[in-house]
Amino acid sequence: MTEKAAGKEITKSATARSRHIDHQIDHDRDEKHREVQLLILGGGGSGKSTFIKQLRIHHGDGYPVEERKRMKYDVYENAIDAFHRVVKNMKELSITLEIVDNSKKYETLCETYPMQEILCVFPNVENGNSALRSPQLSRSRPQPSEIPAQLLSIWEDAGFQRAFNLREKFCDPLTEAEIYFLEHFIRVSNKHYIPTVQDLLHVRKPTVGVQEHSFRVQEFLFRVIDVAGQKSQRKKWMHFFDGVTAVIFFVALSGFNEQLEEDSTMNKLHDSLEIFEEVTRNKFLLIADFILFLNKQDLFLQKLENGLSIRTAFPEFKEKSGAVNPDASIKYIRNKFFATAPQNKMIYPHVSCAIDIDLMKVIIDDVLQIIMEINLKKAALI
Ligand SMILES: Nc1nc2c(ncn2[C@@H]2O[C@H](COP(=O)(O)OP(=O)(O)OP(=O)(O)O)[C@@H](O)[C@H]2O)c(=O)[nH]1
Ligand SMILES: [Mg+2]
Repeated sequence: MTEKAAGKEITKSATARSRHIDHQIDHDRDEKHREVQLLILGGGGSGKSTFIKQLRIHHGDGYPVEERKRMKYDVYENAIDAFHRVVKNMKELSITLEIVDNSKKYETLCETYPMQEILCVFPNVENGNSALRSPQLSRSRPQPSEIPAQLLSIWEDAGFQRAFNLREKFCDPLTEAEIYFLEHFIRVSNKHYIPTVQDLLHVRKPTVGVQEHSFRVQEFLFRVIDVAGQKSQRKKWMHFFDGVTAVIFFVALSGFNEQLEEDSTMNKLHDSLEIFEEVTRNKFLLIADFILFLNKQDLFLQKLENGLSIRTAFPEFKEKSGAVNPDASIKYIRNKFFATAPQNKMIYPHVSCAIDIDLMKVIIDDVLQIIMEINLKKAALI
């Protein structure tokens, strides 16, 4: 090859290499533009993790049966907590179990199987692999296989039922998950029980630390960060502010007459407003748009139907013509949130019930569409 021809060859391959690099850069940029970072914030128990479960139902693996089987321990934990809480409240309401044998059963269960141990033996009920076989345990304890049946007879006891029906009066109230799993205890206590997707949506298991989940929707990759909402955990949130496309902020509408679990002097809605103000004004989230989920609409409507009013949290709120009006009440709360954010902040509100699969499908499709548009808009600015 002549020197000239060799020079031409080198130039050709350099051009090809440069083209390849350009393609790679374009490809990487496109990938980056199709990667969406979502941060889910909000107070403890407002519904953040339940929203992630819905994403998994509609855009993930939908919880295959093996996964649901594993998650039944969370159900048992909620159910057993519920038994303990009802019995504790029964004492304060001076209600006793009507069948003497049931009182004895419950005492023996509590004495011989402290909470954590009941959880350990429950899983073994199905395969008969009894924890009782370990030598250090007393022979007088009921067999693990008997525990669900024993709890079932306590659940069916007229005294327990009377107390359960008076749960509105409990000093230490049952959580929504506890009510749900007691109401479904006949099914839950069956030895062949496998949680349904609806059961999983009802489980209450506070998030510990921060969890990241990924979902592919069309050509977009959503990286979703779920945080723990309790006060003591909130300092960790800011480590995830950088590079966020949008924040999804959860508020439990039904919290208008509830106090924080971790601070009984703080109203849940007031607390949500304070956090919302802080995060919408945080300098690392200045360009992040916000999607506001006014969640637990079902519980909120139930409370209003029972004659409660958001005036508990906002005494200045005036009910038109004196009657409780759900739409006006939700609008008032929504406007409170709008008013605490900076004026130029984009906020997309949604009223939701995170345990409702069909409703959440529609809302999630809508929200993801908004987020993809936000992402493309931001990408165009870079
Ligand atoms: N009835 C009803 N229950 C809901 C709704 N959203 C969530 N829940 C229930 O509320 C409880 C708490 O929900 P989570 O999603 O765990 O709350 P979270 O915001 O992740 O809470 P932390 O992890 O503690 O910050 C669970 O038992 C859910 O089933 C809703 O819209 N309606
Ligand atoms: Mg959570």
